[in-house]
Amino acid sequence: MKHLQVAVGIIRNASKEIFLAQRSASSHMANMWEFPGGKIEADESAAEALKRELLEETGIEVTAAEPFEIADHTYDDLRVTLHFFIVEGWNGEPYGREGQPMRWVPQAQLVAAEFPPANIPIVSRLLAEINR
Ligand SMILES: Nc1nc2c([nH]c(=O)n2[C@H]2C[C@H](O)[C@@H](COP(=O)(O)OP(=O)(O)OP(=O)(O)O)O2)c(=O)[nH]1
Ligand SMILES: [Mg+2]
Repeated sequence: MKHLQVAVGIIRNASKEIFLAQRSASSHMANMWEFPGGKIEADESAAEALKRELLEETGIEVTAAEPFEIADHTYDDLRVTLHFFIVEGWNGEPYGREGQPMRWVPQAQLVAAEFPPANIPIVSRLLAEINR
């Protein structure tokens, strides 16, 4: 089975809002909301891929990112290992640079069902941490 390594950025501002983007209608996990990110290339570390993908997809230059969790998930015919980072430092203002819809959501108001199934434990952890 195909196995992807993916770098994912949980972009969080000083008001504890998180930047979400909507996946395109033609992609895997179509129309679901996601944390921006993408495939780690063979010559890259997860942190390097994160910086490249967030620049490509949201226009920001990441200046501070902390590893948050590594999550493995198998979809019908695709295995993904997602390397999640909390991103709290950047230059610029994130936007949907590839034309994708985006929105800022208070961390406490994230809804797990809006995300691909692999994200459910991550969203649960973000909700638990903000409500503690
Ligand atoms: N970016 C992102 N991908 C996720 C999340 N959750 C999740 O299961 N995935 C899966 C969907 C895809 O099968 C896989 C790879 O992500 P991607 O489609 O963003 O990869 P990419 O940006 O490199 O895509 P592309 O260049 O082929 O358009 O990770 C998430 O929160 N963010
Ligand atoms: Mg992507």
